[in-house]
Amino acid sequence: MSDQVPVCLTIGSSDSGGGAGVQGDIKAYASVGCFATTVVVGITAQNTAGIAGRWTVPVPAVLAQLDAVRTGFPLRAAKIGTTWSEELLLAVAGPLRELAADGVPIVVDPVMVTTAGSWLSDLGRTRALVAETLFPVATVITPNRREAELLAGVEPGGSSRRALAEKLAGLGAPAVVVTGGPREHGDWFFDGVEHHHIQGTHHDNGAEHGAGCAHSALVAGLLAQGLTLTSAVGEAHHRAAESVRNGHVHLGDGPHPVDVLGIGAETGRFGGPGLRFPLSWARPLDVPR
Ligand SMILES: Nc1ncnc2c1ncn2[C@@H]1O[C@H](COP(=O)(O)OP(=O)(O)O)[C@@H](O)[C@H]1O
Ligand SMILES: Cc1ncc(COP(=O)(O)OP(=O)(O)O)c(N)n1
Repeated sequence: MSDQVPVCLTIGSSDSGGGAGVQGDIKAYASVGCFATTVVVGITAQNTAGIAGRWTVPVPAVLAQLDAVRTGFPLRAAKIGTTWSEELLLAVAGPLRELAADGVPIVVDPVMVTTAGSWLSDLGRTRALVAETLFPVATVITPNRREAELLAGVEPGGSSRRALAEKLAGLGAPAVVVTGGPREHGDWFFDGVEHHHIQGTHHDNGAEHGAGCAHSALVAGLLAQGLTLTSAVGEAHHRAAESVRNGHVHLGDGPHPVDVLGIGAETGRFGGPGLRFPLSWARPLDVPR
C-alpha cells in the first residue's frame, strides 16, 4: 500500500444545500483521507426542505469531465450516485466498464428518492437500465429499503432485507448493502454468499440529509484505503451513523445535514473561535484491512 493520498471519483449531482450529492461526497472522501475528484451529471436547486428544480448536464460535458479525471489522476475507487436519465446512464456505462476492468472498485448508490421526499430519477426504464448498466460494473450497491424495493420491483414493506438483497444479487449485483431506517437499525450486507447484519444505533435527531451519499462515498473511500469490502461496509455504517449523531441540527427546517467531518463537534460548538480544523482528518483508520 502506497503512502500517497488515494484519489477517488464521485459521479453525481450538485446539491446546492451542500449536505448531499457531490458536495457531501467530497466531505466524506476527505473524512477518510482521500482526495476527491468529481464528475457532475446534474444540478439541483435544493435545501433541506426539498428539491425546487433540477437540470441535467449535457452528455459531452459529462464525458469530458470523465476523460479529464481518468487521464489526470490515478483513481483508486469510484462511486456513482444520482444519474437521472437513460441518456446519462448509457453515456457513463462504457467508461465505468473500463474503470472496473482496470480493477477500480465501484460503489453504486442508486439514489432515487431523497429523505425530504423528492424524486431524483425518472422511474420506468431507468430502473431496468440501472440494473443493466451499473450492476455489472459494481463492486457493491448501496440502496436504502425503498430504493431496493423499487429496483427489485416489489411492493413496499413486503420483503425482508435479506430477500431484497438476494433479489438484487439475482439481477446482477455482486454484493448488496440495504441500509437501515427507523424500524430496521443497522445495515444488511449480502456479500454474494453470506448475509451479515451490521448492527447499529439509530439516532433520532432528524439530521439525516446526506447520510446515504456519505455512506456510499465512505465505502468507496475505505476501499481506496485498502480495506476489505466487509470491513469497509461495517466502518462506513459506523461513520455514517456518527455523521447523523453529530449532524448540523441547527441548519434548515427539513431533514438537517449530516456532519461527516465532525466540524460542529470539534470547532464551532465547543471550540471558541472555531478556527481549529476538524480532527477527523487525522483520525487513524484503525480497522482491519
Ligand atoms: N438516523 C440514523 N441513525 C443512525 N444511522 C443512520 C441514520 N440514518 C441513516 N443512517 C445510516 O447512514 C447510512 C445511509 O443511510 P440511508 O438511510 O441509506 O440514507 P439515505 O436514505 O439518505 O440513502 C446507513 O449506514 C444507515 O444505517
Ligand atoms: C444532488 C443529490 N444527490 C443525492 C441526494 C440524496 O442524498 P442522500 O444522501 O440519499 O440524502 P437525502 O437527500 O436522501 O437525505 C440528494 N438529496 N441530492
